[in-house]
Amino acid sequence: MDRIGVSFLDPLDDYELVHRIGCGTYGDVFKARNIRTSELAAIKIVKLDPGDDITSIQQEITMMKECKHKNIVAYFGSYHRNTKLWICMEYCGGGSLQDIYHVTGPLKEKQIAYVCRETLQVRIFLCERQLVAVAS
Ligand SMILES: Nc1ncnc2c1ncn2[C@@H]1O[C@H](COP(=O)(O)OP(=O)(O)OP(=O)(O)O)[C@@H](O)[C@H]1O
Repeated sequence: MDRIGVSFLDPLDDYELVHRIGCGTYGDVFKARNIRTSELAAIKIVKLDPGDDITSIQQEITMMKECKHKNIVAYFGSYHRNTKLWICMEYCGGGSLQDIYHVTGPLKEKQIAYVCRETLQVRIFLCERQLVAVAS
């Protein structure tokens, strides 16, 4: 964990948890607030047991750290404390496309075009990065 810049300090010195937002493959995600700056964050808390294979979670952290793009959730930092890994990132309060669909129904063609363009910008960014990695 040291290798990828994970802190061993207490995350609760930096963040207060607001409430649980959801859960994914690795654990629960909380809305949180940076105590010093008041900036909102989303924090994924992963329970680590001795002997767990942490390769894929390390890859997720490394990937987030490297991907700095306006359309990719920004990485704020990670903490490893008392068998839990806290991954802190930009909070996206607008909900998912599925959430929007449930509220407003199917997107209009112009809205779909917008989402496709923004998503493709990320795709191009990621492809370019891969090409740089291959060449160097
Ligand atoms: N940066 C974020 N801002 C706001 N909500 C988030 C953020 N990241 C995750 N969430 C919420 O937490 C839920 C779980 O996210 P998580 O990334 O753990 O899993 P997932 O992407 O849904 O699935 P998987 O773990 O299989 O990739 C999401 O469905 C979403 O509701």
